[in-house]
Amino acid sequence: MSKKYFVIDFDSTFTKVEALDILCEIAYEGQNNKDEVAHKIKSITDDAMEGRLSFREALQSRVDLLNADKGHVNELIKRLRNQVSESVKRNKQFFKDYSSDLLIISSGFKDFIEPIVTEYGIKPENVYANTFEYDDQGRISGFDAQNPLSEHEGKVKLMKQLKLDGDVYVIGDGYTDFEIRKAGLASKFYAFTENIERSIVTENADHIAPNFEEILFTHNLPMATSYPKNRIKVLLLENIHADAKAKLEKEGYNVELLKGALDEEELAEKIKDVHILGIRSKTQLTRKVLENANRLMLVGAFCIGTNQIDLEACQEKGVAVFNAPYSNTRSVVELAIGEIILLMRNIPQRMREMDKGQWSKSAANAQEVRGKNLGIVGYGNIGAQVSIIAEMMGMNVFYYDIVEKLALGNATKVSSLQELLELSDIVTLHIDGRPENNNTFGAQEFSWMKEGAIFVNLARGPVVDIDALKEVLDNGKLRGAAVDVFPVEPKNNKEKFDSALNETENRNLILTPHIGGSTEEAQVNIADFVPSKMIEYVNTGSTFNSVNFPNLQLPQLENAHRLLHIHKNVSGILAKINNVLANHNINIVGQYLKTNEKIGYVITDIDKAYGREVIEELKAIDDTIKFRVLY
Ligand SMILES: NC(=O)c1ccc[n+]([C@@H]2O[C@H](COP(=O)([O-])OP(=O)(O)OC[C@H]3O[C@@H](n4cnc5c(N)ncnc54)[C@H](O)[C@@H]3O)[C@@H](O)[C@H]2O)c1
Ligand SMILES: O=C(O)[C@H](O)COP(=O)(O)O
Repeated sequence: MSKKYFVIDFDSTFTKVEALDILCEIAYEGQNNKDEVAHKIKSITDDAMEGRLSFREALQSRVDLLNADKGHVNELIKRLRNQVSESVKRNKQFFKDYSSDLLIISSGFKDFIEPIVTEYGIKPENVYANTFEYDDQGRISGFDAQNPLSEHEGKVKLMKQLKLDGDVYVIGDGYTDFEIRKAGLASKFYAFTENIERSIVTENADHIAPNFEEILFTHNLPMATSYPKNRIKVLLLENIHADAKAKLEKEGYNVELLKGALDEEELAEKIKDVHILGIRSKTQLTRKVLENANRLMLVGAFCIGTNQIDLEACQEKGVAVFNAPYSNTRSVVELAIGEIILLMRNIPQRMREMDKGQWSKSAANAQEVRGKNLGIVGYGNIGAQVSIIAEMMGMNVFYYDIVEKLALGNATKVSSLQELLELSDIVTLHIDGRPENNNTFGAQEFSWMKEGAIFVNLARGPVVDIDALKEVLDNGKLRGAAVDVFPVEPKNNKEKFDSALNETENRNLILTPHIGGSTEEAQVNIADFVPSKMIEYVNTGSTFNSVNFPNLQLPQLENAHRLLHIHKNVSGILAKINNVLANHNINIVGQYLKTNEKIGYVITDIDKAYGREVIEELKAIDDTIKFRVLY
């Protein structure tokens, strides 16, 4: 096998910055024309990097403008130490172990490059760069003009002189790096985009590398993380707040954000190469879709409800599901309270009349909420908050829940739905969307309600029989209603909304397009919360608060490799895992196991030394669903 050489650029590749820009900042510190000179230097650098200006001209102009001395260069070295690219820092061990295969070839200056790169194990004799010339006072007066790197196409000239015997891979952010490949002196050019992305460079690249792991991964070389994060593909649907995309991109993932939901067929196609899926309430994540989701690790519901997800099929596939159980609850509560007040005053009807120019000033049938009986069905996170606020407004609060829930404030628990409905002036629904809750409210339940009562549903559409609701609104049994959720909802804002409720004669009706949780605050909160759970699961395997996985909160991984084993909940798996490890004399430094009815989740932290065959044996254990290694 021929030897591999990696030729690495320095400015904006090994380090995050262009060193001469920083040198200028240092040399002009405190001077009025600092920004002007910095701007000039930066645009000269860009012109050279993008091939618009010959390198010699660019170098000469920048050195002339710099007006720097040795002291400034020393300060630059100090600052550059903190500006090494993140993925270079992470992979320091690789740079040390493979130092004889690595060359730094830069059109910058050895004076500051060598002290930085040698700290990462690069050999001084493998650093090729220009050198400054100084005058008697230590001021930079020029550069060594004999060095090919000071010339136009200098990197190509140098590479010709070096005559490297092996496969050469060039890694850089600039056009001058690509020139080596263009001249036929390298097998591949990697456009390194961790710090800057220049289209002229990426367009010409054989491979775009957002970090060093991407390069090491393609060469099957050891790297700092178990998988290049840029290869983790995230699909966010349903107009999830842009903060979520930003947060996941900051982590290094490759994120696609779509405005609407996708139907089953579209999603089944799209999901094939997706590792992480983010949805809201509209997307139906069915068993059929999951059949194609062979790379899927986790799903984030950027909302509370998870009834749109086949949680069992996810478990069977080893896909962890997370949601945002609290982030939008306050928004729903505020809307419920607001709607109750509006309906008690017949405001929806009055607004419709005003739109038509009709003035109906009257107190008839308009009431305060104070002193009225509020019946809350489902006393969970939302129901309980409604209870507190309603009580603060002077309402008498009653609630019914299928599980034992502590009454907050002076709220009264009642023991049946019928009892609750018979005594409430206003009924508000806050139950979850589990399948057994479909049609919880039908003709019978409406018949139990008081004459002239008000009904609010901000929970889930299928929970209410819409035709039965229309009937009691039309016949005047109910005085008004607010409905935010529907059994069938449009997939996006372009699709038409169609519901029997549009036909009701009762105009004291508020219909809203499932916006109970749609406030800026809620969406920003969710866009922070769910990506955090996603990142935590990817980085540590932690499933704390997952809605379908055994909940394990795991410590950060330090100096160990973590084996994450998801399996069907059958007996003996832990023993089998430990047998494999014992047979290979692998020391376990920590182990965690949790199961639920269907699956088991074993996390094993081990010493680093182990062979590929260990992984294969662990994967081959019967009833394994998914297995991954984390480091
Ligand atoms: N409209 C919106 O935009 C919007 C926003 C957020 C949440 N929601 C929906 O609101 C509902 C409540 O959310 P949450 O965060 O309070 O959920 P939660 O899980 O905290 O509370 C639900 C409560 O309902 C109870 N419950 C379930 N079935 C019941 C039944 N048949 N009868 C009586 N009680 C029953 C549960 O025991 C639980 O206490 C969910 O359906 C959620 O999807 C809608
Ligand atoms: O489950 C929820 O949180 C609500 O139904 C909100 O859903 P949405 O994110 O689709 O608005």
